Amino acid sequence: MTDPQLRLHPDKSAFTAAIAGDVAAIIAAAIDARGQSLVAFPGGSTPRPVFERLCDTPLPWDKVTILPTDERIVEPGHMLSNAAALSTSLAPVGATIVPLVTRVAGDADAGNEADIRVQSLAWPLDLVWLGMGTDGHTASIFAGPDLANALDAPDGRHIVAVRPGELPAEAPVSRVTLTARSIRAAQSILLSITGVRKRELIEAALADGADSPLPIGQVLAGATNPVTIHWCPE
Ligand SMILES: O=C1O[C@H](COP(=O)(O)O)[C@@H](O)[C@H](O)[C@H]1O
Repeated sequence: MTDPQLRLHPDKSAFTAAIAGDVAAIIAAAIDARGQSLVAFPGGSTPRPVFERLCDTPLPWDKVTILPTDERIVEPGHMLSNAAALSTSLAPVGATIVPLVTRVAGDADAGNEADIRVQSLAWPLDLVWLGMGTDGHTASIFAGPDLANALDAPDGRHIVAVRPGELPAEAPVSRVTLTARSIRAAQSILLSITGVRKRELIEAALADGADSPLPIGQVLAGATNPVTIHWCPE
């Protein structure tokens, strides 16, 4: 991995503004270069203020396609759905949101259906914007029974199903996720995290590199494109 840029912000406001600025600049550059942009945005609670900020950012949103980095296997519109959060925020300004899950299916079927749905997109991603859980998972690449499958999926397989080792209390369901290979293939990788615990985790993961026990460490260790990490206290 090229050395990641670690940007430490004093508060949530500066953090939100910096991420929104980076995301908008990457999208604008992609549209300038090839007339469109394909990006993946994270779920969870951390990115939501940035989504709101992006809505107020003047960009040709009709040329932007956004998929979630990962999805919980729930009905469309469910309160746990990452695509629903994206649709609420960014579909009204004109972005195209590609849901990964459109029905509740068994894990393997959900993974296969999501992968088929994204095959026609203009890969690689211009940007993958990741989050990280306090267990070190990123997207939905969890330390659990499907970790190796998500880390080692073959080239061209963009989405796989993942059963978390321990079901996360905030969203106790199986997931589908971008594979490590598709994340690393993105032109730019951005990670947004908050709080002392997550800062300690990412610093340990970066120090351990490919030997990290944490999924985030193993994913980033194989990255060759620029990685920027944004952090602020809670
Ligand atoms: O479950 C998930 O969690 C992570 C981290 O979420 P946060 O609320 O702690 O920021 C998120 O990046 C991922 O996309 C989501 O599905």
